[in-house]
Amino acid sequence: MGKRKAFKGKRKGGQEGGARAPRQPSGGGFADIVRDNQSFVDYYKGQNLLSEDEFSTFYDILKTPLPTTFRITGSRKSALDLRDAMESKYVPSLQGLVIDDVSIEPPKPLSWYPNDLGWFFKVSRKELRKSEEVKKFHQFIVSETEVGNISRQEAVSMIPPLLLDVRPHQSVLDMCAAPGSKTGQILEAIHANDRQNELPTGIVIANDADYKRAQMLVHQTKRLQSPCFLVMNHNAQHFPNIHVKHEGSEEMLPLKFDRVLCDVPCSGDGTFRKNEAIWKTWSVGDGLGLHTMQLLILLRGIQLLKVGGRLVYSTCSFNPIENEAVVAALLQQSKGSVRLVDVSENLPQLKRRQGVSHWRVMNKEKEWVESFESIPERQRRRFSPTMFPPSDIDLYHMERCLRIYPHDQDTGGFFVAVLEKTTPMTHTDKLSEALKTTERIDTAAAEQEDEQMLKQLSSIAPEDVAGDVHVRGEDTQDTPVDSAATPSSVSANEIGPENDTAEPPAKRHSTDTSSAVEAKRPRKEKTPTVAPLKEEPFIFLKPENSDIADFSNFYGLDPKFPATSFLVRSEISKNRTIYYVSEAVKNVLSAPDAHRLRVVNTGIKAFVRQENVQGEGSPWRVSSESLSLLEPFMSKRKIIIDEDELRLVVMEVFPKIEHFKADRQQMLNELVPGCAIFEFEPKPDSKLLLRQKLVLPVWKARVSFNVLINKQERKSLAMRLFGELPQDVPPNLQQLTHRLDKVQDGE
Ligand SMILES: C[S@@+](CC[C@H](N)C(=O)[O-])C[C@H]1O[C@@H](n2cnc3c(N)ncnc32)[C@H](O)[C@@H]1O
Repeated sequence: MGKRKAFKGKRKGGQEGGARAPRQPSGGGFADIVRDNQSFVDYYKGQNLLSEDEFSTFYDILKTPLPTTFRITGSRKSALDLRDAMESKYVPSLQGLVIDDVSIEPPKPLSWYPNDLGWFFKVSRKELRKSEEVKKFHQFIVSETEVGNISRQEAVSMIPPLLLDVRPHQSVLDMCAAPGSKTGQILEAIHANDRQNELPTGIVIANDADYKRAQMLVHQTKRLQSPCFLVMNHNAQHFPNIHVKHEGSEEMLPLKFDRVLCDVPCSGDGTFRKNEAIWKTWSVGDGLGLHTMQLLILLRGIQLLKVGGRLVYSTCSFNPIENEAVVAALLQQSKGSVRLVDVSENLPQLKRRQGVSHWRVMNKEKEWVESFESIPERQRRRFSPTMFPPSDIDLYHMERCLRIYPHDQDTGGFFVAVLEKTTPMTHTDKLSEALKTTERIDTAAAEQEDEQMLKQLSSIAPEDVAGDVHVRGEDTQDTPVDSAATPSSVSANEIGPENDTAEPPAKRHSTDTSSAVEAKRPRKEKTPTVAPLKEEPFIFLKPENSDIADFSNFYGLDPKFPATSFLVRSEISKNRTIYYVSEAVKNVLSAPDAHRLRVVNTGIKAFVRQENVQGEGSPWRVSSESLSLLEPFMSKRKIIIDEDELRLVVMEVFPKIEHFKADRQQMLNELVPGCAIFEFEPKPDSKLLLRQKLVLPVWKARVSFNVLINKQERKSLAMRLFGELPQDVPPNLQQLTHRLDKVQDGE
């Protein structure tokens, strides 16, 4: 697992539920930079989004640092266990704490986040150093963050996935997903009702145009261990059609999604409190330069949405050009097939303002432009008519959009629109609908017509506003978009779904470049290509494969478990690691157009081969990544242990068999050396903060065991269950715990 970002305390600046008088921060990690930008003030005052008085409250709070917020992540049961540990152990220890005459507010759940899984904590570094209790809590948060049970995430960034309303077993596309905190929430929703002996059927595709950032998605979601997850690397506005079989038909039709998230690249002026650099760089050109790309991404998202499906469009910008203008243009294009959903009853504790129906466009010379028609012909290429409020805007219920202002509940700024496709809008929608009747439509022609729709839109895009566009790369960690990180292979410029014919672009526009990063530095035309990704291939094993037979026999794997979904990633180091993917992911990887897909990662490690396993043992170690999924289907090599033995296994290094209960010793001695599974079921009266069955992979040697979880996970488990740190692995044995083939009782 990749190392996660450390949890750091931030300085004070208000509290959830209402803004305090802002203070100019000094030190404490909030660098001294000039927090003022006259262009920003002129632009937003001129937009009349807030009254004069309110504007100064809004502007003042933007100058203060953001409180720390985090989310308890992971499977539903383990997240609730961790929440309970926090509420019963740590929060009480921080009650009534006073440091240097200032009372410290204990961490508390965000009032609007369901099941108290979103949290808010305000403590400065100085306070952290001065209090043992705060330090202890901090250590707990750090270790849980390292193993991925806690994820630092800005409060406002948690909103879009909640309003996306993902249900288990749905198909979801997250179009601009990296670094992936929202993807994490989506995956949790997909697995919310997972039951033993049932394989999950949903699918989540997380996509990002930046290859390196797409890889961040793999780390961010690793903890969730989902076989339903694919990471892809495409320009969202060109996201390819994937042809799969649809229910009730043998025809291969483009995959459509129940849910689509378009958390688009934006100017990020809602993140002033966190990304201080924006104070210096913000300019009116930012929103203008991004508008068309945002609209193209949204339109492609709507094309890929099922009829009856839901799409959430979001930005962390206050700018109507990036927000309402994009949504209104889409609604106009949709000719009544798409509507804004009224979510005013959802998340009732969340303070939000309505979207606006009136806004203005300012040019780079800081003059207000009344209408597209009023722009002299020679300057029009800098603008798009879609930047202006359409004449029929009152039809669209723009008030249903959500504007989140920082001074309402001490957060960053955000914009969210929830859209629903109510009737077929695109030609490919009509294809799917035709399946329900005897009508037949030409698939290729329908797809071309959808492409045409995107091309038409891009042809009205402005040409040269993007020269100095500043793009918000992401909104959950502090790493800026690294322009050098965009691989040259991410270079598809053609408008419409990607294809492998090098078709010339309809027209070269600086704003519809292949990624936001490129929007910063528009380049001359280049040949559009969809370069293949240098990733290892995905090779499905045949069900009769001898390795599958070996581990199936060793662990007593239920024949109902789909042996067709095991795959390997390399033909050279063949079958060193065997992965597992869900049926829905397998359908995507087996699609006729799979060769065009830039799949960065998919599948969970199921079995890993250990060398030098002798005798009757199997070389196949079950991976902790897939253990909770596979275990219910296994009938052999499972040993139930009690609470004392769990303590022994978690706290000690290489616990000896002779230290287990007498009746267990015989069972353990009879077990053929190799991988096995310890199971612990908490009793109803157990004092342990554990609701669910715990399954641990172990390696059985001659006279002892070794738990096959990494150091951080062992530490987090020990702290959570027993409130103590586990025994350290002695330096001379550290290597051994990683080299199972050499482990002989730690000798
Ligand atoms: C606002 S961030 C997404 C944050 C993410 N949803 C999360 O919650 O962690 C926007 C992302 O869009 C990516 N991006 C920029 N241009 C893109 C494009 N044309 N298609 C797809 N992704 C793009 C950027 O690399 C960046 O990671």
